[in-house]
Amino acid sequence: MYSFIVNPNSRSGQGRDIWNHLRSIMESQGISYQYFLTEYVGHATELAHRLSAQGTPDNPVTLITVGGDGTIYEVLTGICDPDSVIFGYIPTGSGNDFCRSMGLPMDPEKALHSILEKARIMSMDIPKITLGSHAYRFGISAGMGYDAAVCQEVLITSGKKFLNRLHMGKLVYLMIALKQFLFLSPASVTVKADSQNTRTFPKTWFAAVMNQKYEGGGFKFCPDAQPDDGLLDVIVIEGISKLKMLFCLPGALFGKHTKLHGVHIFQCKDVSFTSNRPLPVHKDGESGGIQREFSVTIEKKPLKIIMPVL
Ligand SMILES: Nc1ncnc2c1ncn2[C@@H]1O[C@H](COP(=O)(O)OP(=O)(O)OP(=O)(O)O)[C@@H](O)[C@H]1O
Repeated sequence: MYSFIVNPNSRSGQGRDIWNHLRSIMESQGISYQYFLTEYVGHATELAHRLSAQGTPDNPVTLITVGGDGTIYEVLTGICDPDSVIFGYIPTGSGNDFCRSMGLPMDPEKALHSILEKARIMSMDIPKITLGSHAYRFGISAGMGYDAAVCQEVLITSGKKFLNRLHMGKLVYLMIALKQFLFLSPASVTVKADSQNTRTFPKTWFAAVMNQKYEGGGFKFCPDAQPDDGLLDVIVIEGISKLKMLFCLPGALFGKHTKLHGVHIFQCKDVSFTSNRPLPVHKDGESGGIQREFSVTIEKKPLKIIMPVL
């Protein structure tokens, strides 16, 4: 039996129509499934908690997330024991960095067929971010500074819904990214990796911890990131002028920024960031508030995820 957690609000409400279409396919094939529509922020976490508690390592629950990257983050955070779950994902969001990085089908119908086929299972590291007294899991990335400021403004903008309807959702990101860029000022960020190597970057534009290659709707910030290597990939962009940043970012769409002056990329097993002033923080594109510090580790147990045929 498949258990689906569906965010009908994803892609500005188109998630509901996509889900209804997928349901009709499963009905026609006599597939046994149950589904739960999320009704509010944080609901996917509660549902994942309840459903995953019904699985065991010998008899895991097949838990399928239907939504955007933010719904993945909520579901991962709710899972009780990763050993008791087999995770599947059908994209109905607008960013789709998880699919892009993992090599999953972008088309929801193809993703459903791939899940029903269950051709291959792979293990994925689950990073965990600690913000104050709370911890959350994420699938793609968490960050502080410019990328988080863009995510936070996109979340509250009304234009996203309208442009998503016109299939121009990316334009919102671009417009907000340009606006935030104009008002951006750097901060001093101290990064401590593997609890020992500490370095302060006095003029940081942003810092991100990546489990995947892509974030921000297609920026290949950490081209060497592998979701199953037991390592976090960290990128810090600092000490360059705004003009250089402007050239750096388009290059990052193709992963061609890594050798530029001011771009620091390294791998570690745990990392913490402390800024000299509060900065916006995100986890998988969802707001982590305005914070001076956060840390990330990797959960001991990986997640089993359904993959398409090689
Ligand atoms: N019924 C609902 N009404 C309003 N918000 C919801 C509902 N269900 C879930 N959410 C919220 O939607 C957000 C996640 O959206 P999601 O990332 O899945 O889609 P998206 O924003 O369209 O895609 P992407 O992140 O890929 O751009 C989360 O903040 C989640 O809590």
